[in-house]
Amino acid sequence: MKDVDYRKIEKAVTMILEAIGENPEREGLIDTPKRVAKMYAEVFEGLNKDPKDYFKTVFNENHDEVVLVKDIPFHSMCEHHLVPFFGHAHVAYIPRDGVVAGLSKLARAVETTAKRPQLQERITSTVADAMMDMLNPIGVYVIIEAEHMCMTMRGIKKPGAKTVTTVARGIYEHDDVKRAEILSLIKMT
Ligand SMILES: Nc1nc2c(ncn2[C@@H]2O[C@H](COP(=O)(O)OP(=O)(O)OP(=O)(O)O)[C@@H](O)[C@H]2O)c(=O)[nH]1
Ligand SMILES: [Zn+2]
Repeated sequence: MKDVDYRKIEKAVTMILEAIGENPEREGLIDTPKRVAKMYAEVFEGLNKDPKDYFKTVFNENHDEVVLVKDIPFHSMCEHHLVPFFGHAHVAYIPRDGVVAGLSKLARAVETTAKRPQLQERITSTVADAMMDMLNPIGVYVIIEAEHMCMTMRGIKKPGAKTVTTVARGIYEHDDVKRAEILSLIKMT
């Protein structure tokens, strides 16, 4: 994967500042192109990573019921407007034959996948599919709730509106009871 071209971002940000009628030379803005380049390198660092890699190391533990990591906070950037969307992900799976992943890896997969120009639906399915491919579990259920700044600070302007996306794989695709179990576990404090 290509490294981030800091110089190109700096030039582009200078052009945007000029285009909106600002003076990129004034004191407050002089370092802004550099700062923005650094920020983009950070918020898009997931482009250089594959969430599947986090599931290369697995453990063997005799656990054949749900594992749920809930309330994982994340930030991403909507690919249509390049403004943030942010919220929480809940990632559940049922291991097959005792193949379990480190708990932090579920959160790492969300984090890495979010750090790209994204759609909420794609984060949800990418995390679910990475786990299906690498762990071959009985099922995976991923739920993401997020607020999109492109619906808050511009356009339709509906602050507080939440988007919820779910992706069910394996047993969760057709087992309403198992899905309901996850929903009730998420509600538990
Ligand atoms: N499905 C989906 N849509 C998103 C996501 N993030 C932003 N959007 C939407 O992307 C759409 C882009 O629509 P366009 O009509 O091309 O752009 P626009 O004129 O800026 O749209 P408005 O936001 O309605 O003003 C908007 O409806 C956004 O709400 C996302 O994660 N998933
Ligand atoms: Zn948007």
